[in-house]
Parts: sequence; C-alpha cells; structure tokens
Amino acid sequence: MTKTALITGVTGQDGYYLSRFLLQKGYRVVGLVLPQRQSSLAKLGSLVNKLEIYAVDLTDSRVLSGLLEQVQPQEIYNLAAPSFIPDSWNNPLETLDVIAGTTTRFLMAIRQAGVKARFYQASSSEMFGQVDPSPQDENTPFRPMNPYATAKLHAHWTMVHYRQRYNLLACSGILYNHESPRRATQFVTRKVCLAAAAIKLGISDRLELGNLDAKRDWGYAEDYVQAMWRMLQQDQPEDYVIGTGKLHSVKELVATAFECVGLDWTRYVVVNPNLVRSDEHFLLVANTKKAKQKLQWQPQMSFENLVEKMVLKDLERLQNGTIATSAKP
Ligand SMILES: Nc1nc2c(ncn2[C@@H]2O[C@H](COP(=O)(O)OP(=O)(O)O[C@H]3O[C@H](CO)[C@@H](O)[C@H](O)[C@@H]3O)[C@@H](O)[C@H]2O)c(=O)[nH]1
Repeated sequence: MTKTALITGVTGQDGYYLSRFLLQKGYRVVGLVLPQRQSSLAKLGSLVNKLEIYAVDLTDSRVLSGLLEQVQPQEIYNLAAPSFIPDSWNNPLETLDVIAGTTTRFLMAIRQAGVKARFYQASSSEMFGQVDPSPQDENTPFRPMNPYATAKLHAHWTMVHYRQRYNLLACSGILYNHESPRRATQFVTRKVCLAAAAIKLGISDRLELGNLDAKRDWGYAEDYVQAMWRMLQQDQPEDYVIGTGKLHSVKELVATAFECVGLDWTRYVVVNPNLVRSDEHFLLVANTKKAKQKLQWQPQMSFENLVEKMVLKDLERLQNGTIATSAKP
C-alpha cells in the first residue's frame, strides 16, 4: 500500500530533501505552503511536479483537521518554522505563534480528524541553550536562551504532552545545525561558501562575519532527513538527538571554504561587531549514541566534504548566472 506523508515547510531545505527521499521510497508526498508564500514553490525546481501541494492557512486548526481528513496521511512531518535565530528577537510573538501555535494546532487537528498519523516535530539543539555539560543527549535539561529556542521548546513539550495524554505516535528530532547547498544565505555556512566562491570569481572582495571563534556541530541536511524518517518507523515514539558529535569553529569553516578555491581567507574576512551574538557562551554538540543504537543512524558526510560541496555548487551557480550576488549578513 502506498503511504502518504504530509510535510509542512516543504519549500525549505529540509522539506526538499525529505520530499525527495520519501518519493524515492514510493510515498505519496503532500506538501503544505502558506497561501502568501506560493512563490517559494519555485525553490523546489522539478520536484514540485511530483508533489501534491496545498496552499493552507496554518492558523486555523479546523482547516487543518479538514485537510487531514481529506489527505489521510500516515506520517506528518512538521518542519515549518522561521529558523534564523537573530530574527526571533525582532518578532518574538510571531515566532512563538508560528512555531508553537502551528504545532499545537496540528496536534489538535490530528485528534479532531481522528486520523492515525505518526507525527514528527522538528525540534532544535537551541532548546538546550545555556548547557553544561557538553555533549548533550536526550536527558540534558533545557535552558533556552532566545525567543526562537523558547518557542521550539514550547512546541516540543506540547508534542510530549499529546504523546503522553492521548497516546499519539509523536516524536521529536532534536537536530543540530544541518546544512547543504540549499541552505539560505543568511546562515553562516552558506554565507561563507557563497562568499568564497564570489571572491574567487572576482564578484566580491570582502566577507563580514560575527564571532569567528563560535563553534557549532554542523552536519549534512540530506543525512538528517533520513533520521526523521527512521524515527517515525519505530514502534515506540521517542525523541532523538541528531548531530555529528563534532565541533568546528567559524574560523575553521572559513579556512576550509577558502582553501577549496585556493585563497587565503585572512585577506578577505573582517569581523563586524554588529554580527557578534552577545548571548552565545555555550557549546552545542550532540551525543548521538541513542540514534546510533535505536535508529541505526549515523551521519555520512564529513564537515570538509560538506563545505566543499557547498562551495562548488555556489561556484557553479555564480558561473551559470542562477544567482548574481554575494551573501549578505
Ligand atoms: N548567521 C551568521 N552566523 C555567524 C556569523 N558570524 C558568526 N556566526 C556564528 O555562526 C554560528 C551559526 O549561526 P547560523 O548559521 O546563523 O545558525 P544557528 O544560529 O546556529 O541556528 C541554526 O541551527 C539551529 C540548530 O539546528 C537551528 O535550530 C536554527 O534554526 C538554525 O538552523 C553561530 O554561532 C553564529 O554566532 C555571521 O556573519 N552570520
């Protein structure tokens, strides 16, 4: 029997890779997009023709339950969220509503529609926040440090409550930073890789960054969407930490990207104090023992190969004119 998966945030980086992965597995894939964001469907390229797309207002749980009754999904992947953390300080209420409100409305809608769907919630390592110790695992307490992380934690706990109270097959993937050539340009990996490519081609001559000593656990988005799917194939719904377990600094990221194009990064990179985040004094790095044991999942792509893949793709895009400018802070 063909399984149906419903994905919110289908036009984002993870939505793209997850849709592609599920289509390869023979799923019928239904993607949701906000009515005012339908132009973002272009980001899916030719994949869009293989999906069933609905333009849906996610602020009304009755609309959602009607949709669930119509679509009858076996799996729901709730990926939709604003994801650039500095923005959440400018729009804390909107961030809370879009992340926590949408998740709650979906959980309510599953019950209202009476569908037997498994539910994946996109949680974030940012929920750990001011952590001690590192690395973090599924038992590490949460101390979120920004509105985005607080909203994600609200959504996470609501999902846990629905699982416990109503026996929903719901689980949460607590994902660390995951990147790809499809990452938006405001995130540091893509910003750096695009700038390295642009400088190599003479389109740009400078890259402004924040804290070069900041460290992150960076993995490859295509690896991570497979972990999402594996979580929903388990008999027992549980939460999983997903990352690489390896920390790299922004400086290492820059050096690796510029080395790919044969340039000395110190000639081009300047620190802009306005881009330094004052509230980042913690090391977020994953302990993925549980995912390895229970999901038989582990990341396949190395940091170096990921950076090279991203730089090469941006060189190609700049050369064939599919993007014209360098990254903006
Ligand atoms: N964006 C950006 N980050 C910079 C810069 N300079 C240094 N950084 C540092 O680079 C690190 C990564 O920043 P981002 O790429 O913006 O990602 P993030 O804030 O860690 O958040 C991402 O990962 C989370 C965990 O998975 C996600 O929850 C979140 O949505 C997002 O995808 C942070 O420590 C940030 O301070 C810069 O110029 N721009």
